[in-house]
Amino acid sequence: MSHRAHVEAVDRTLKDLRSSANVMGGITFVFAGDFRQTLPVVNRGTRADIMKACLKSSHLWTSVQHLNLRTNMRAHLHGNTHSNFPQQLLKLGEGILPSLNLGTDYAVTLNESLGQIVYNLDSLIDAIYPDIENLHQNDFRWLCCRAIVSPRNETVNEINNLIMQKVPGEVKCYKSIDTVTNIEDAVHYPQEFLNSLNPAGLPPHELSLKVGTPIMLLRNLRPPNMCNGTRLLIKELKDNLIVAKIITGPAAGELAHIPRIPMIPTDLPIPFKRLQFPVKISFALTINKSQGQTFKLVGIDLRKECFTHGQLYVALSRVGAPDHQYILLPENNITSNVVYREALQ
Ligand SMILES: Nc1ncnc2c1ncn2[C@@H]1O[C@H](COP(=O)(O)OP(=O)(O)OP(=O)(O)O)[C@@H](O)[C@H]1O
Repeated sequence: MSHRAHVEAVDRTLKDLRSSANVMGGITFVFAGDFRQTLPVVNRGTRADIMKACLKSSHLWTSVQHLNLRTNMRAHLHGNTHSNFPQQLLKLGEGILPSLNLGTDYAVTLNESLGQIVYNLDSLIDAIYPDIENLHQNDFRWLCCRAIVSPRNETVNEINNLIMQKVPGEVKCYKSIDTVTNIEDAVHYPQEFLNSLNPAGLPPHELSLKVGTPIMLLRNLRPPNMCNGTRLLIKELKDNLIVAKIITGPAAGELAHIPRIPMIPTDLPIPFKRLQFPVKISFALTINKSQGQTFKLVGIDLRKECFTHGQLYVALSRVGAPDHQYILLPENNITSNVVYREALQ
């Protein structure tokens, strides 16, 4: 979801361009969104910070007329024989799905009406990526319609590494060049220290890839075809270039060339620059990255629980039917469903 500052910037720009004091310069502006989904990300932000970044906290919100969409098209397109599924999802998103009284508002018990429950990671991987040893025999469409999602980057990396080991083929390792942005800091931060940093949203210092595996872009390279979040399938690994087939978005099926680029992390106190391919392996991705995507088969790893508003709702609503999603849960089937009620009022 967009930060309210972005929308306010568009408002000011349109007022300037049209020399008008009216909201959005007098133009009808259509927003599409669902406040049950994850809200803008605020690094190390509190609940109040997140709510402040939300469009609902903007002065523009009072000028917005609300129209409600009533059909879950993802479920509808699926033939939706499980008519209860869309209603269950809405209840979960609003935090009114019956939950056990465990002393917290957030505990919820998941059952087969929302997905097939599994209790170990191997079963989850086998359900989503069966016969992964023969991955190369599959068409790119086989890969683009499935994914494993999880709330945290560390779990996503663990799953990606596990699946990578099972895929046949030679590993090519690309090492990044890390430098401090201010040369005077060079004495304080040795090269090895910079290499050891692994901030979210940045590729690792040692990026290990194999031909035939799916990757995700971490930066906008050539919108609208190659954006942050676009998934691609590696075709060739050259020394200074990755050749890959785009598998999601408007240019699915096209070949793309990815160069190394300099990237500066925004949420670290140490200003440094990493020269690396802006990609990471994407058998698994975070729930936040999966928002907006539609899959035919999804695995949801909830060994580490959801920690912010809307994550569980987004994870469980990527497919159109519960028999197309597998949920990895602790044995009591209880997990956390964080809902900020103030975002829904
Ligand atoms: N009117 C429609 N007719 C046919 N298919 C539709 C229609 N609206 C949406 N879809 C399909 O439903 C799926 C979900 O649509 P879309 O991604 O636009 O929804 P969304 O609200 O952005 O989803 P989310 O925010 O949950 O990711 C897509 O596969 C899309 O092609």
